[in-house]
Amino acid sequence: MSSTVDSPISSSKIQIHQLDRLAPRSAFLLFYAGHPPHQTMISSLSARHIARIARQQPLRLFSSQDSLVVTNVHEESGVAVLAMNRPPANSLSLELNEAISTSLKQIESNPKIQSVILASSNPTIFSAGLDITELISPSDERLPKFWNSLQQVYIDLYGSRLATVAAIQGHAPAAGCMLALACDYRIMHGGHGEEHLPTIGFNETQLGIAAPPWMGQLMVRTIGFRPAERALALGTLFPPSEALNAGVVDDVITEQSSSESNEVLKALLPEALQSQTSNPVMIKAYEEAACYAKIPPQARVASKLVTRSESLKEMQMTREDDTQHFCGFITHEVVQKNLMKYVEKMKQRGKAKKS
Ligand SMILES: CCCCC/C=C\C/C=C\CC/C=C/CC(=O)SCCNC(=O)CCNC(=O)[C@H](O)C(C)(C)COP(=O)(O)OP(=O)(O)OC[C@H]1O[C@@H](n2cnc3c(N)ncnc32)[C@H](O)[C@@H]1OP(=O)(O)O
Repeated sequence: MSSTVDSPISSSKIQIHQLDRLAPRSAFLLFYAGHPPHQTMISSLSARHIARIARQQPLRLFSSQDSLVVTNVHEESGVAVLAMNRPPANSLSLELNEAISTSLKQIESNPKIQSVILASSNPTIFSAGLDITELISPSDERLPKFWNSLQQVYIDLYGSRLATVAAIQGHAPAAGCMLALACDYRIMHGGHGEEHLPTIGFNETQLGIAAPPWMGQLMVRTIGFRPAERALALGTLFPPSEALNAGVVDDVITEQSSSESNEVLKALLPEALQSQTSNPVMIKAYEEAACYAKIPPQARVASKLVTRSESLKEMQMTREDDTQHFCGFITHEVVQKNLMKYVEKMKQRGKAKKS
């Protein structure tokens, strides 16, 4: 069971001592604002070391091109970026889940930051959902740990004290869609012509599995009972305009635009995302995030509590059962066969694309 903070929405700032418990051996590169104008870089620190240093001086920025996530903060606007960076598809492994949770906590620990943009360093895939290879012939030890790490990402994102904006540049199926739905605002790219439309939704039933109750309920809360019931049963993946009509996303953007936000984005985006500074989705995501950052935080967080605290409590109460159901379901012989067939198809498609 993860020992990270259960429902961070209730605390306006994570306590530094909690960093000790986040990732016992995190290999984040820590950039430290202690010696301006140059930042000191300390690599491969344990979380305990990070916490010790952080007690002495405020944590400013941490990032690594090799990390599973890349992050950056722009204190002037109160906006941060957390981008998934696990090629080829940002599929969610145990380690990526843990990296998302840890980085989110670290961003939350900076009191100058009020909003975070959840993004992807892959311009055509936001996240392909769970790493399906985690589900095939899993070990008894890793599978519950893996599921716990996904539950924790949901809790951390859905209950974050930060305003969370999803910059959905590309595909977001299944748990990729969950990440977006757990944010406060979603902006999706309209795609590059009819041939290359990204899609978003819970497609689990098409894989012969069902979205777990807390994931399914997230869709119900987002688009309403009847549309969600149908989308969940059919495993609907919505292209951008349909996602907008159904309310799965809040905005769809296609047009290239130049804006005064470009300059801020150059400062805000980590190196791996510098090619996205004039990307219309990123520009809009920054503008939306900056808008949220101007709202008095206590009032904003209190209003989030109104809509989210009940489902977060429910999640806490049912978490163990959910893990047991998941492990029992996934290790079932028939489900294993279906998953293997699905992965085989995925690989064949990949090969066909490459040849
Ligand atoms: C009452 C009791 C109830 C109890 C219920 C309890 C629990 C419920 C049980 C289970 C719930 C399980 C929940 C699951 C949620 C999930 O997230 S399942 C994962 C679903 N994801 C998918 O189906 C996506 C599959 N991928 C795609 O469709 C496409 O890859 C894409 C994302 C649309 C991108 O397409 P594109 O053409 O651009 O790229 P490629 O297809 O060529 O992919 C590139 C590369 O990436 C590999 N890959 C893609 N997706 C995944 C993945 N999900 N996992 C692992 N690897 C992935 C792909 O194989 C390619 O690899 P390469 O060929 O080696 O380059």
